[in-house]
Amino acid sequence: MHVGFGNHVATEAVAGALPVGRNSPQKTPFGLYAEQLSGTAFTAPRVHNLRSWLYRMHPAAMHGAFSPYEGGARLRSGPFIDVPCSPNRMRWDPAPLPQTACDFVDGLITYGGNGDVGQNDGIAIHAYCANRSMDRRAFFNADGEMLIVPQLGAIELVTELGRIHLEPQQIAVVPRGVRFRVALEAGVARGYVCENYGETFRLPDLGPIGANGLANPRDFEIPSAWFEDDAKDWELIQKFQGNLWRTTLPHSPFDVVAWHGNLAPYRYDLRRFNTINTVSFDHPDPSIFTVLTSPSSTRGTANCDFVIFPPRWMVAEDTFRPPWFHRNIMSEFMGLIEGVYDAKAGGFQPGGASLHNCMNGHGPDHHTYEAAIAADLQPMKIEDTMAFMFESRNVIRTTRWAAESPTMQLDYDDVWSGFTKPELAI
Ligand SMILES: O=C(O)Cc1cc(O)ccc1O
Ligand SMILES: [Fe+2]
Repeated sequence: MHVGFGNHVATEAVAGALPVGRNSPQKTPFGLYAEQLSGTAFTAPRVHNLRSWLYRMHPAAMHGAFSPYEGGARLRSGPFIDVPCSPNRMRWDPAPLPQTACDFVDGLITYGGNGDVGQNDGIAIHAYCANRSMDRRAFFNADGEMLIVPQLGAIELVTELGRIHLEPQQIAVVPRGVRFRVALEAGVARGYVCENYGETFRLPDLGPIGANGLANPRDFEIPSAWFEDDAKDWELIQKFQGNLWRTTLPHSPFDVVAWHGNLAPYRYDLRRFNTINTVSFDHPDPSIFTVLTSPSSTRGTANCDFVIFPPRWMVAEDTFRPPWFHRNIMSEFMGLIEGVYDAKAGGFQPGGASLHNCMNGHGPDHHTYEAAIAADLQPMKIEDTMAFMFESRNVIRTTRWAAESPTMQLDYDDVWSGFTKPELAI
């Protein structure tokens, strides 16, 4: 395990497997195949350039043609034009756990997204619901990186660059193109995925906060090289321009003996987030809770911000402490990993989701509002909770599944009903 967001790592599972002093010597150690994996254009500015060199037992190029893969029936990609885009606020009960055998790839269900896989812009938001490990099956996503947010059940991400144990309250990002499989560590696994077609996630600038705070770079963990040497048949599935394709390999794709570079999967434990908030008054904008951001071409306006609502002290004086009523040009998809979210007294459940799109009013539900304006404002700690938001500059357009799912709460608007008119003394 190595630490540090975006760090350049050098790691070998067998001593001496990494070439010294060059990337591609004429004769590599042990005759391993040297291969570059580029996550940005060769010519991207150095500060953004992402690439790793892999030393493996078979070149990744050694495979037959891909043919269409029939599974993944509920996986969708941008442009999202399945159904007319509704302005309505939406909320869903937890995504249904599978009734039949289903692994991570087949268990991806798309809520919606924006942008276009073909334009390297936008996001897709999925749930994953699985009850079995990917068995001699690996997956890679040519359309974007995948931010994985487990909600139920620990999993292991076995990737070309090493293995990552991942449990609820932790997140991982698997870069575009990296082959991986998901092994379940419990009988069932559920979580959320933000598939990012746009610029890769990075740490937000801190501005006046200073050099430290929010998600600290040191807390991002990168796996060490790990490989397996087997000669069994493996199915390799890729997502390419919105569709799944499959081929067969006569060996494990996890045969990278050593690698170095700065393009790698990484893990972050949300419990390490250094939460910054008001110690005076007013509820700050939730951007103060940004863990990772994928910038867009408009400065300061994210293709996607990944924001969390972790346990924290509430001390604001003379303040309506929960999230306020608001309308936002950005669109907000929320999920709940654990506990209760402070804007919603009920109905928003762990494993569930909500969507508040561009300019559509939302905020505290009626019960939360009444409780907050009556509260005795002692310092109090919000505990045992972890909600998150994928916030995007473009409208998050739902899929047909999301729009028609029985998990959709058809009475969601009612949480904002019954607010009485103040009597003005005039
Ligand atoms: O809508 C939401 O619940 C997310 C949110 C939280 C917050 O603290 C302020 C604004 C906001 O959009
Ligand atoms: Fe909001």
